[in-house]
Amino acid sequence: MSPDDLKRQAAATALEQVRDGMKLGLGTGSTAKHFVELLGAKVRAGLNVIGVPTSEVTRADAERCGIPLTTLDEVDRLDITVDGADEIDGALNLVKGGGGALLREKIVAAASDRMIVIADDSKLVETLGRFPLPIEIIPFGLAATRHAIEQAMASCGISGELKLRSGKDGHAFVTDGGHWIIDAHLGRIPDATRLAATLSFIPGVVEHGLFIGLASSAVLASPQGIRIMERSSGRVSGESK
Ligand SMILES: O=C(CO)[C@H](O)[C@H](O)COP(=O)(O)O
Repeated sequence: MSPDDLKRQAAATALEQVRDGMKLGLGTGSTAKHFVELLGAKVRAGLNVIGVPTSEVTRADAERCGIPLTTLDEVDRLDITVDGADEIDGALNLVKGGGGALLREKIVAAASDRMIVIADDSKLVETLGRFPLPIEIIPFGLAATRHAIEQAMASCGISGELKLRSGKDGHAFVTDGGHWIIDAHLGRIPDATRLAATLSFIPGVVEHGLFIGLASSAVLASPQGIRIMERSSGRVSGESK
């Protein structure tokens, strides 16, 4: 079974949670794209839902699939957001933003009653940080913001190379919000909650890819089957399907 088959299986399992009339956050990335496609098929078969896309790429995909869309200007709460992740730890904390959509993804997830993460099980890690942590910044004051990020990391006892993300044209990658991304190559983030709070204090940082306490469950697909991790009363438990 290919990694893409596993992503689609995870997406199909999350789709089982969708009910008629729901307002849905639509994630970004190759796994979330499977969810959008499968949801689109259900919509064309008569399912009545409305979606809020987390990126312009997902907006285009959802429109192509015939999913009715709205915005968080028009609705203030969503029932479920389904999105992928770059890393997931045992406490359901995440690293996201590999696709550059972390800001809208976090706003949409935070406005949702539930966030279901879908992934192949290679995304499950013991400690976050092997995947470079995306940090969305304002272009103004790049050197000063970079320095502040280094200081923030040092205060959490970690260090690593900070690389400004490039786009396909070789220039700085520009997010849907008009910002840049610094990828922090840390290797290991022993205290993700502390780093998340520390980064949030930096004026030039718009958002970072640490999603702490936002995911309600994760659907992880492997060749052995589907594993579901669920947060309930602050504790995370696992179950195989
Ligand atoms: O955070 C994201 C985009 O900003 C994606 O969810 C993350 O990068 C995972 O993508 P994929 O499903 O392609 O592995």
